[in-house]
Amino acid sequence: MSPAPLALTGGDPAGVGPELALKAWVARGAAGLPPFIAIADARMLRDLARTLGLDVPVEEAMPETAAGVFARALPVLPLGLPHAARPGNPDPATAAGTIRSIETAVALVQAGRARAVVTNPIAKHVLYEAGFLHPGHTEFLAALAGDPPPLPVMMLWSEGLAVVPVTVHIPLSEVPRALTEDLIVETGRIVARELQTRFRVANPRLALAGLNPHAGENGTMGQEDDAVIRPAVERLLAEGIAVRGPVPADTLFHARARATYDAVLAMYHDQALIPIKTIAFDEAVNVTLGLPFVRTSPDHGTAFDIAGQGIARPDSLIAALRLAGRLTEPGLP
Ligand SMILES: NC(=O)C1=CN([C@@H]2O[C@H](COP(=O)(O)OP(=O)(O)OC[C@H]3O[C@@H](n4cnc5c(N)ncnc54)[C@H](O)[C@@H]3O)[C@@H](O)[C@H]2O)C=CC1
Ligand SMILES: NCC(=O)COP(=O)(O)O
Repeated sequence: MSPAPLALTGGDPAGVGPELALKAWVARGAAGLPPFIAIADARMLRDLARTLGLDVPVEEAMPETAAGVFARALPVLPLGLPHAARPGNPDPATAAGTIRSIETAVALVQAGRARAVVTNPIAKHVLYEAGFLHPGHTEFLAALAGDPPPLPVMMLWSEGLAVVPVTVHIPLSEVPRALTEDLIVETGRIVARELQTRFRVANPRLALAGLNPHAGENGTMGQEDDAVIRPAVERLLAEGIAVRGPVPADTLFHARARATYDAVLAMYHDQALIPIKTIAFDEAVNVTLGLPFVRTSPDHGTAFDIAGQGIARPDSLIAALRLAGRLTEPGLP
């Protein structure tokens, strides 16, 4: 029987996702990618390939036939919903198809018909306009994973740096309230466990960034570092997890500092994502930890400003496909 493919979602059809799927297929041999099946609109992909001058045959397939098709054509599992838009012109009417694509990918993995979920970027605000109730993929995937949903943990990973925002898509003003000792401890446990089991880091070393300047400067520049982060560090240490912090965030990401840990737990979205996107924008991968299946994604968004122009770089999607393959190699949980 053919090996199960990776399930690649369509993402927002007005963004760069469809173009990246075509380019990743073109690069499949050179990049050593495992077979993947796009869950999308085959006609839209064919039209886009023609417009961009990409020599990509598109063939409708089922997960069971995808690996066989993959050598000669991009296998596509039809969505059965409208999922085409003018590049750069997002339309909430496509939201149902975008969501269906994600749901289908998860259902395929849960049924053992695909090995992992790889998502193309969605524009959150477009889905919100159509009534989508989850902040992003991360939380939606957790809801699809089980009831009650597991705590999903966002990790942005590259060869040289891995970062985890403990709080994610919330306004900065809400971060201090959302940042609890329990949330930090549970996030640290999941990161340490999955670095060990999935990423094969024998003894993962975590660094926890401080929230305030100078990690609070002994409580004179904010209370959270001493009142919330330090007790969380002590609890994780008591569980045998190699962790230190709160470390002042401004000196945590230079080259020598990066050699001292395997992942940083950052306290809010941009504290985590600015350093990794600065260092590794084209290579970094967004991985969701804490789920009963593997999900990866490019680190970037829909890039509406360049969609349809043929200039989007597929590197991060290729890295996401490669990492999903690696994290689902036989023998891993
Ligand atoms: N995993 C996901 O689904 C993600 C979705 N988003 C969504 O994307 C939308 C747009 O977000 P932005 O902040 O504008 O970030 P963005 O990553 O879409 O774009 C930022 C800049 O990077 C460039 N860029 C992005 N990907 C590129 C690629 N593959 N090749 C060349 N250049 C590229 C864009 O042209 C733009 O100048 C938002 O609605 C956000 O919700 C953002 C991040 C991740
Ligand atoms: N900024 C990262 C991001 O937006 C990814 O979110 P998600 O859709 O993977 O939850």
